[in-house]
Amino acid sequence: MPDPDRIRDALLLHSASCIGKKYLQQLVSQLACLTGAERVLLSQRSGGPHRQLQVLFANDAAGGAPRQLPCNCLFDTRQPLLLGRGLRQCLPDASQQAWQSCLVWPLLDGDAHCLGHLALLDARPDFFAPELPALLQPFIERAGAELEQLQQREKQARRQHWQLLHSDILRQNAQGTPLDALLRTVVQQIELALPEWRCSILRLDSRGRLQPVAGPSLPSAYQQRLVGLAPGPMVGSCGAAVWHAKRVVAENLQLHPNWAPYRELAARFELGSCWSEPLIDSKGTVHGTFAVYHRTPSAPTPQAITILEDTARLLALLLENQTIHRQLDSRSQWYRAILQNAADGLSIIDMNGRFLEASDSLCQMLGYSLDELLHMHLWQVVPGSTPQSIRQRLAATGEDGETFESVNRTKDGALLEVEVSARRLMLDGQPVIWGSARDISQRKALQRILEQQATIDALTGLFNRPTLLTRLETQLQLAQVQHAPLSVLMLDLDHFKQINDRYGHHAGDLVLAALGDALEEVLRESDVAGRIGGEEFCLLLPGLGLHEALDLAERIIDDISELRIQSGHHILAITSSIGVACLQADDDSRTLLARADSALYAAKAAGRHRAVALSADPP
Ligand SMILES: Nc1nc2c(ncn2[C@@H]2O[C@H](COP(=O)(O)OP(=O)(O)OP(=O)(O)O)[C@@H](O)[C@H]2O)c(=O)[nH]1
Repeated sequence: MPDPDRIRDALLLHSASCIGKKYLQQLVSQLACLTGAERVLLSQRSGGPHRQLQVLFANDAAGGAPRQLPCNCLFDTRQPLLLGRGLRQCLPDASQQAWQSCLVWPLLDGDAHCLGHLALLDARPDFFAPELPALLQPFIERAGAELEQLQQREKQARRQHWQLLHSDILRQNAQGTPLDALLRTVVQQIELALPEWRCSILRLDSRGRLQPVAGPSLPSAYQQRLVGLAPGPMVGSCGAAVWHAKRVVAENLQLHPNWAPYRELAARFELGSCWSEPLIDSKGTVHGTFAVYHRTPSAPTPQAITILEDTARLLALLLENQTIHRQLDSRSQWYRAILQNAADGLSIIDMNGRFLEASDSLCQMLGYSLDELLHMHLWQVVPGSTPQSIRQRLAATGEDGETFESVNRTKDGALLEVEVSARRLMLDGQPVIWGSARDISQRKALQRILEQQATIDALTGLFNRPTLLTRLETQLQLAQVQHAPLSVLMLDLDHFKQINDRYGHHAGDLVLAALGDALEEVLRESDVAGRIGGEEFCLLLPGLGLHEALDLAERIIDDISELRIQSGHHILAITSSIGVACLQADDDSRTLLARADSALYAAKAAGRHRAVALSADPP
């Protein structure tokens, strides 16, 4: 062996300027060349469960790697080792060569953890100079640092690889790639990176049974046996992982108690171990399992556990996404069904009054297409409103909702009476107004007819008796509060019976209708006219005193006497009598009407076709 000092100088010359892999490679080849050792190995401790020795660089192709042994069985992981002879037993080389000289250094990281070894081996006894370890120590330390860097970079590259895979899968998920295809891709990619892994994904169905969804390298006959598996505390790895919502690791399927009923199955399909990770989503729901099988009994390394956990998290996210999408789909189908089938016009309006959504019925009601409506604002369909008034109205709409009547203008300009229910909601974090409009035009028209029927005398178009009496009470109160005059005329046709008798009841009706028209013409807006008996009428004249009322009564008498009413071939003429009374301080409706009635009686008694005013009750 050359002089150790020369070895150090040559190493400084040839390898010190290299870095990384190159440094380690150079170191191995230079040491072989300079020391003349038959074999130089640079190994690292593999990440595997038994920390096997993995040769990274060797000076010859054979490598001389005792691959199946944990490296700490071979070398000390802390101290350099200089062995002279007798290595045959403890270093069973592939070639079974008797290494008589062996010089081994552990390669340590910054925390003095052993990452691997550098070994010089030679068949000749006492081949290495005793001062060589101390002399090479600086190179060995540098080799440790370089190996640490190398391993860090590899670890980082692996992490990046998984991150890329995950983000690619999530991107595909967002783009709508079918879930089954995505699950298969995940498994394929993992098996590509870790060829000894045989992965499987089981999913819980709606009955709570497990169903295989991906497992490309597992025998299909084995997967068939998993169909419909019910989870349980001792059901293999996957059934138990789902049951406990916890990882279940069976390193040796022939020994693990959960696998007792399935040992024969595991042996038949060459399954040595099974590590199963439950797929638990963000809400804690278990969707299934991600499991990794090995042909031989194996325990997961910390790195394998990280991959298991990360993959399970990704798969749970995919499954949760699908569940959410399904729920959203069914909800949006439900909403669409409501929007399409609702009888009322439904809409969602933003706080500026813009239509965000509208039901088919609202489109039909207003005569616009959905597309047209979604480009419109509420003020375009509410006559008399402005953008500002609509915004104010919407801002005042609360979460409890309100119901009110309104009018909408349709596309062809028609006005619709609507009953609106409105309520403020939050949609995508924004306040919006949910509105429901019911077309009540027909109901309102009917209501108006009924109201009219209840208040109006059908024959004359004047108020009926109850309405007139109610109005009288109101007018009376107003006059008393305002200290304003109020007069009442009581009008009765003269000898009306004769018209009926001579020309028939229909002729009498025509006369009454004509009288109604005549009275409406002569009266002011504020006056109130009603038919309170067969041919008896009452007029309320707010603001008129007794004399003015008498004047008006006489004008009415004249107007009526000038009426000519055609009934068949006959032209009918009539006269009337009127009693006039004016509100006095101690009057109520009853005394006022009674006085007007007395005045009418007096007019009849005096020969009819005249008006008589009574300023005080007759004695
Ligand atoms: N055609 C028609 N006649 C009615 C109606 N209501 C009441 N009458 C008639 O009105 C007439 C009232 O007759 P009377 O009370 O004797 O009064 P009159 O004939 O007008 O005589 P004086 O009032 O005393 O001038 C009766 O013949 C009733 O049948 C109606 O709705 N239509």
